[in-house]
Amino acid sequence: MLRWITAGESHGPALVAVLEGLVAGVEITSGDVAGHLARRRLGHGRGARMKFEADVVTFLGGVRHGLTQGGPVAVQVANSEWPRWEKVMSPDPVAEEELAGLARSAPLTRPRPGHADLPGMQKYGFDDARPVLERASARETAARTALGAVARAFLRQTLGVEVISHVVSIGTVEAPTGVLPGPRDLEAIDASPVRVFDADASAAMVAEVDAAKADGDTLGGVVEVLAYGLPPGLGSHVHWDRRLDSRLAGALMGIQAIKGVEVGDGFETARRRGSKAHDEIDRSDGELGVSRRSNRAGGVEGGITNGEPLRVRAAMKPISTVPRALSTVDTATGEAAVAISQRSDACAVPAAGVVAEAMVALVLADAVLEKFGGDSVAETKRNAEAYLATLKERW
Ligand SMILES: Cc1cc2nc3c(=O)[nH]c(=O)nc-3n(C[C@H](O)[C@H](O)[C@H](O)COP(=O)(O)O)c2cc1C
Ligand SMILES: C=C(O[C@@H]1CC(C(=O)O)=C[C@@H](OP(=O)(O)O)[C@H]1O)C(=O)O
Repeated sequence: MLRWITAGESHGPALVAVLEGLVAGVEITSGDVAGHLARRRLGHGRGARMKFEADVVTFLGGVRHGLTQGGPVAVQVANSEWPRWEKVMSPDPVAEEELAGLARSAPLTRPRPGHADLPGMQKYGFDDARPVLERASARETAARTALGAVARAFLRQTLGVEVISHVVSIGTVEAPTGVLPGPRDLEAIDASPVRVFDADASAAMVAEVDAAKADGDTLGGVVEVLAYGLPPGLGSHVHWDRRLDSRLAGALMGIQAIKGVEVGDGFETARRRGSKAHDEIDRSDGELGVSRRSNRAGGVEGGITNGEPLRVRAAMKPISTVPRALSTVDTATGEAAVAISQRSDACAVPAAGVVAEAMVALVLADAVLEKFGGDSVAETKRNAEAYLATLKERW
């Protein structure tokens, strides 16, 4: 079983993340992780922070000379701005006089509709939204992206699996559907300011983000994650929490601001008749003797991968720190007020795609270990190859 956990605040010294249960022998360097963190920082519509954030990566455990050792992998992602926050976010007590003059030390009492501010203050008994937003912040997704980089290295090195993503829509602007991008297209997708393969759609989305920003507004959208090279048989139909679709949905929903998940054609499938909703099975001259005429299911049936590319989508709501601030109540006075409006992204949909890739990679790595086991890359690979050979013989 693969387990992962993160800790750290948005303006604390660093984020840390631990991945437990991974095999030995996965080739990974801090440079590989830094590459994925750099992808996450990009995207038209991101705020000022992403321009100076360096996301400095340090492995603190589990990796030696570029190889995992079988123990928990611990990784730190530093917060570049820490020196400016050292007092306000100090883990040790700081004298009140020292905090008094600092801009960021005043309690935040005008909770933003849509952010975690108010429910977090109510739940934990805070008079200040600061401790809530510090942990609710999607800064935390840098830590998950770091672990995702390790998970995708494991997937590639054991099974040749590649996980990619692209932006499907921003606001009401949609990318053309039809041909799905493949692993080789990822570089071109990453080169688009909104992580869209189609140049016209990319330009239209950039214009949409600019227009929302000019209006003091924010945007959400939809991202799609695709995983290529998965064998049939990951996940299981036998119990709700072993279903791969259930695990993917939970992992994607666990990303800040994700409000909907679709597997395959998802909600569109509900509008179709059965004759147009499923993927008919055919004889094939490929590696396995059977294949599908379509992939509406997105590569999962009965909570089990069926050998087709995995296709999942996540819908992100618009950023809740809206510059033309929304109405709220000042929790200190009980009076009507306008919500906090601080430095923020106008649109972070492209970044959410990179985070979604990481979550999918982690869930898939867990499912691969569950199916094939092993304590080293070589052993997992050998087990997977034996299973695939049996499948080929039988099918
Ligand atoms: C990559 C990414 C960047 C985000 N950036 C911001 C931001 O700059 N400002 C903001 O208010 N919310 C931002 N969010 C969303 C909030 O973190 C999120 O809405 C908040 O934690 C409340 O959680 P919920 O939307 O899931 O209910 C971002 C989300 C993601 C995935
Ligand atoms: C720091 C990141 O995103 C942050 C997510 C975020 C939020 O409320 O979720 C609010 C902003 O924080 P700040 O006010 O410090 O700029 C974003 O920049 C990041 O993605 O690394």
